[in-house]
Amino acid sequence: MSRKRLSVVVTRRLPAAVEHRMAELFDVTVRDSDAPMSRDELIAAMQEVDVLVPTVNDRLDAAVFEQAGERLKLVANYGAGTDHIDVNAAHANGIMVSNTPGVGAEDTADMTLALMLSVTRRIPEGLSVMQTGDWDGWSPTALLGGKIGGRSLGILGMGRIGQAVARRARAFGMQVHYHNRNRLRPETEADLGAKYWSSLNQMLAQVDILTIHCPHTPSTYHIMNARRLALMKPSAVIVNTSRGDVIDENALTRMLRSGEIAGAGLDVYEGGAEPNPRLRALKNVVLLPHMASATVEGREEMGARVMLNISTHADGFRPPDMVIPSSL
Ligand SMILES: NC(=O)c1ccc[n+]([C@@H]2O[C@H](COP(=O)([O-])OP(=O)(O)OC[C@H]3O[C@@H](n4cnc5c(N)ncnc54)[C@H](O)[C@@H]3O)[C@@H](O)[C@H]2O)c1
Ligand SMILES: O=C(O)[C@H](O)CO
Repeated sequence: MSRKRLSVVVTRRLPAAVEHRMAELFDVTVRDSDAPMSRDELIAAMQEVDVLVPTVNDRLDAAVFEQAGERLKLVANYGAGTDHIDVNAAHANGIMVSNTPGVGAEDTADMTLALMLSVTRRIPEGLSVMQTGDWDGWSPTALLGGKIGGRSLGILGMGRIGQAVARRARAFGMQVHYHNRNRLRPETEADLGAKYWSSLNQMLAQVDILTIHCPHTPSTYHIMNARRLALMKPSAVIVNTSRGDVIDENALTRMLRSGEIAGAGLDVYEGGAEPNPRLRALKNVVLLPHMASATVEGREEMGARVMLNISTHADGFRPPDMVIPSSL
């Protein structure tokens, strides 16, 4: 029996290899733009199709789902994080949501270490000196950073990415601490050489570097608020490659300016938007444009997972990466 050919709308351009394969499998329309859809375009796209493939830039809230057409049964997100999608509202309207968990974990962990090293070893300042031609040759006192070997790393959110970061941190000789909603199995903890803290506040006071890998949910919104930031050592560095909303960005900016926090390496910003302009002006921060999982291989693999989720749905089964609504 031949499988029903589903109609699929992709909200913006994907890597060519992914678009090509999608066109072989589905009746696909890829919006011919690399800018996110407007709200009206999004609602219009959701009227006529079986499957929508959005990205982190598309805000799919309850009002949008209420206007979706009868045919729409799957939102197959191109990405791991789903905080831009009201999964409960999708479910209430009979629409499943899937994502691409784990695909970008190793790449995101690599970039997390890159941010850690960039801040502690002052790589952007070194780059800048070379670009401006201001280098006067090797000096015993120039551009001295801090070691990461021997330092303690706190991981907030010890899932796929947190664990990939822990493995790398151990190889760099760091002591790994973590706080997670659930404690890991003892054998996993032993493999990672990671010390569990049931109290996030207590862990924060101990660590030299904090890296955040929990998702953005109602319970993690501003989990690093001013009060928690103040528990950290003034010499501490914060790295965030999860979602910007887990940190109170204004409080962080203020404390980076006052020296209450020594430095930050950020890939993501509050509301998924541009960083606070005062953050850009600081020397002790390294800011990246949400590129922690941006590898050619990773993006193609994300596409393959999206297609697997859609194909499994087309065959009448639940997509393997279905996101379970918290309302269930
Ligand atoms: N910057 C990027 O390009 C990029 C790439 C991939 C993922 N991400 C982000 O990283 C996030 C994490 O990805 P992952 O694959 O590791 O997810 P995951 O689900 O494997 O791990 C998340 C962990 O956070 C824990 N957690 C949830 N709520 C918590 C809380 N309140 N307190 C403590 N721990 C809590 C969970 O128990 C889980 O262990 C994604 O949700 C996404 O937003 C960003
Ligand atoms: O969550 C992810 O996979 C990336 O941040 C892109 O959405």
